[in-house]
Amino acid sequence: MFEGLSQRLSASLKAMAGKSRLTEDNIRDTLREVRMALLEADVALSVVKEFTEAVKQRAVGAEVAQSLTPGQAFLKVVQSELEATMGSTNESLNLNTQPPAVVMVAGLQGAGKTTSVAKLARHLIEREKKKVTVVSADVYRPAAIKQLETLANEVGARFEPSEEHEQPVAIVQRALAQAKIQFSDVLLVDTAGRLAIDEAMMSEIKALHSAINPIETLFVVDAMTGQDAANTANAFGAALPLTGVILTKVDADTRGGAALSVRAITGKPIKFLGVGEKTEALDPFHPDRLASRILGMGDMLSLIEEAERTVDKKKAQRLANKVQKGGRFDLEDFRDQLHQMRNMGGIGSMLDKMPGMGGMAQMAEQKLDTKQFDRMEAMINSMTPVERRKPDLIVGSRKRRITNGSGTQVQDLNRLLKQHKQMQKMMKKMKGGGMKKMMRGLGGMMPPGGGGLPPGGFPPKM
Ligand SMILES: Nc1nc2c(ncn2[C@@H]2O[C@H](COP(=O)(O)OP(=O)(O)OP(=O)(O)O)[C@@H](O)[C@H]2O)c(=O)[nH]1
Repeated sequence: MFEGLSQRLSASLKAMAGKSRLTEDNIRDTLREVRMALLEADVALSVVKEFTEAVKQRAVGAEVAQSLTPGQAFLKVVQSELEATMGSTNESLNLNTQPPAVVMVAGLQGAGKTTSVAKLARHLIEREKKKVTVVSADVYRPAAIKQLETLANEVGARFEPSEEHEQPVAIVQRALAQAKIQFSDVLLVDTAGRLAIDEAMMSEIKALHSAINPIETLFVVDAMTGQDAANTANAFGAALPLTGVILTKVDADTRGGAALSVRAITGKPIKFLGVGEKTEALDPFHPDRLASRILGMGDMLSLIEEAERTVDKKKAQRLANKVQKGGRFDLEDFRDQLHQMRNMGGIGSMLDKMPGMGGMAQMAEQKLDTKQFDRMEAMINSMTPVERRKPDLIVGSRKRRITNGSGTQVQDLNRLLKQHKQMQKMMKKMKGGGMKKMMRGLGGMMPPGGGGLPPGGFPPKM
């Protein structure tokens, strides 16, 4: 995420690190670099100008606290201005109304509306324990209705059916009435997209808006469109009272121009980031954390929150205690670790949030065939509980037929067992207090061994 911008900015700020004082001259040189980095990242010119002016004003003559070097002081100013440009605080969904709270999404074709509705539903169901109904008013593309139905089933939301011959306004009114009868807390409304903003689309969406009076009207926009994202949001905002923005495909955006331009140009807060195609890939937008990430300082808070949300603490504690007492790290434990890592979004997503590791994330994703984790889990599943606890009992043929997302195949257990042995050895070596602290602190989300790749790489090639 935003590696291009992050690398350029970090490089320009490094030049400041060795300076003994913040002077107009050295600030001007660094700011020129920062300005170039932002323009290259496709941040809107007006935003770049405002940003660099604000940094300059604050940095020139800034009192440098004794605990900071001038470079650090300057970085602090840049960080806080980046935060301010993106909106300073996290703005969550406002559902503060008589249920069902209606949330409508709008946007251009292919922006990611349907996927975002499913992601939002999952977010509300899993994290906020809400009862959610979803409906599609996209009568022009029947496949979109089907797509929403499939996703609704996947995330456990109630799906309100709609037909292509119906009027969009009639659909949403019926959905609202049904959501009330079913005691849904939230009704999420997916709308039709168009290739470009046109009259017909705007008047339909305005009619929908007044028919159901949503408490949240979210504009869904593709981050890859850079500063254009802010311009389209502005155009929609002129016709509809938008309450916020969902920026999608941020996982594929190396530049960051949209994230940095939307708030400043539209005045609307970005509320969520879409960070992948799957329904769990939705992050609440925290300007402070993103600023820290853009500056290569990681986002440990999100990582810890993610761990707290997804990691089974009891299991992690049990494993920590077991290892501490010199117990064997068996294949059941190994499977739990694989599982937890997957829940955390995989190694790439974890590295991306660690200070200084952002650049490694993509490389790790490319180098590691993440499907190997699935294969390893399927291989462990193919064993009996006794074999999982005492793999030495597996004698004779070690070839197993396994079935996972990629179909059925025969796999040899040897590589996996060898890898497991290496991990066991490492756990034994690390059974001191450090290990226990790490397992507790990180909730056991890392591969045993503190996240360092074990000899031979992790996961092994299967
Ligand atoms: N990588 C990535 N892909 C995404 C994200 N959000 C959506 N997509 C993909 O973008 C494509 C379009 O998403 P949809 O949800 O169908 O878009 P839509 O806005 O509903 O499209 P229309 O109904 O045609 O207007 C799909 O292939 C999604 O998987 C995201 O955050 N990251």
